[in-house]
Amino acid sequence: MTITTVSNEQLAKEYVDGVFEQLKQQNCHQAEFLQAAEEIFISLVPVFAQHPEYIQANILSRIVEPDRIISFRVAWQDDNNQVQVNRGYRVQYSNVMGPYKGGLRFHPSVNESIIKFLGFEQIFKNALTGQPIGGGKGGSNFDPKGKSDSEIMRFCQAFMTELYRHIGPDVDVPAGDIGVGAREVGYLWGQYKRLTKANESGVLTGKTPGYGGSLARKEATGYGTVYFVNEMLKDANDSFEGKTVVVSGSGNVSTYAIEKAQQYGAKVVACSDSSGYIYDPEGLDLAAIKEIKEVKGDRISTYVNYRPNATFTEGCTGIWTIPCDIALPCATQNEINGESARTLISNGVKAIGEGANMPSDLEAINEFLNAGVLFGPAKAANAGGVAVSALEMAQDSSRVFWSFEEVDAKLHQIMKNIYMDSKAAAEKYGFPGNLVMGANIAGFIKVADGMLMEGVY
Ligand SMILES: NC(=O)c1ccc[n+]([C@@H]2O[C@H](COP(=O)([O-])OP(=O)(O)OC[C@H]3O[C@@H](n4cnc5c(N)ncnc54)[C@H](O)[C@@H]3O)[C@@H](O)[C@H]2O)c1
Repeated sequence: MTITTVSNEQLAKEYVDGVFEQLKQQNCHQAEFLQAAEEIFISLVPVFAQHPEYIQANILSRIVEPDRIISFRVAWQDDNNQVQVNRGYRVQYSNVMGPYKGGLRFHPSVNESIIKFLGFEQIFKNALTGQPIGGGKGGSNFDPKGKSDSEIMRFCQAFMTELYRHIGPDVDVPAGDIGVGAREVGYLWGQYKRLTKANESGVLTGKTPGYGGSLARKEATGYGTVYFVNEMLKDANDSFEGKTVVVSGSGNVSTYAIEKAQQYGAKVVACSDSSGYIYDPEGLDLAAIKEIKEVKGDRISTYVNYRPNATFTEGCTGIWTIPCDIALPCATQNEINGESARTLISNGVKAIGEGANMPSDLEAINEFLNAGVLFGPAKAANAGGVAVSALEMAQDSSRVFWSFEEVDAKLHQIMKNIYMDSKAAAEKYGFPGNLVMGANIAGFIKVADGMLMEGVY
């Protein structure tokens, strides 16, 4: 008689594979959600091998299924008195660590798959910050591009007219994301107050400072990404000083990643928007970019009017062919594929910091890790935005207002802690230097232990 012993690793792999198979069957049309789930699942096998109690409690099947998905009609009138209809979403994923927390995205590509991928990642990102916030995400397929200010206001009011009944400062706290900045948050907040009569400023974050908002929230994600990359570089006895940097996008995250990288002595030579990218070999003029994007709301191509030596090239992926030491993808999901990753590597890139959510696909991540490039995954590297949102909630609930320096110092410390926690988890589970594994594991364990404590539901 032969007795076969199944190792803990095998059992863990079978468990994770089984849950993923079921997930694929139930969500076969949700490519982005499955991609995000697969990246996290793979890194959790060593955790389940060491923690059979998580398998026993079927934590993975439970955590990957949102607490609830709310989807609703948003009808609004455009400037020509035509009635338009969009679809709104709020995915309340997990409130184990605190109220559901995550941004709202207004973009024509928004669908349930995109919101679920973002919401699922948000659970672990938020846990990594060490702040009391759970995971959620929302948005609409509304396209703000080309809309008047009045149309934006009417859309935001219509959106909140349904959303308000599902949120609250201790229940679910939305914020901005692509297409949703301080202006949109202001309109949403005004409508929430009209509907509820309550001045619950902690119900939304990303508000204007002085009106319930926090200083340094606007800068937080971009600055945080650079703080995180700086920790990776410091550990490798290196720094931003004198480095050539490429940043994709030219929105909220990109602008402040460029600002902090420049403050750290780097030369940032390129950035982009959805029409193409600019290359300025002498280093970007950030004041010009802020005027184009924050004041005029214009295309990045107009940058060449400010700087005659700069060039504009149509298309988004070409930006990764520009040789650089550090690349900060800060625009959108899947903007770096395997081919772009190989080009960056052959041009000598030393470090990647993901300011956007899931900007590198799985093939690209593996290329970077195999080539020994320092890789700061989104969940960890862009957690600064939501961390300062949690600080905004803290200020709102205690009716205090901290200085820019106070908030920035707390943000900096949080980013250092996330780096240390991710690094330590990667080492503990046998993957030293792999911050993808480390961030996923460190975030997951915090939530999984909370789930064990709360019992089955
Ligand atoms: N705002 C935050 O605090 C925050 C926090 C964490 C993560 N993120 C993530 O960062 C990314 C950017 O968010 P944001 O808040 O800066 O949004 P934003 O709307 O302010 O800016 C997005 C920018 O990306 C550009 N863009 C869109 N598609 C592009 C493409 N294919 N190629 C190049 N540029 C493209 C847009 O033109 C715009 O300049 C998103 O993935 C978002 O989920 C944002």
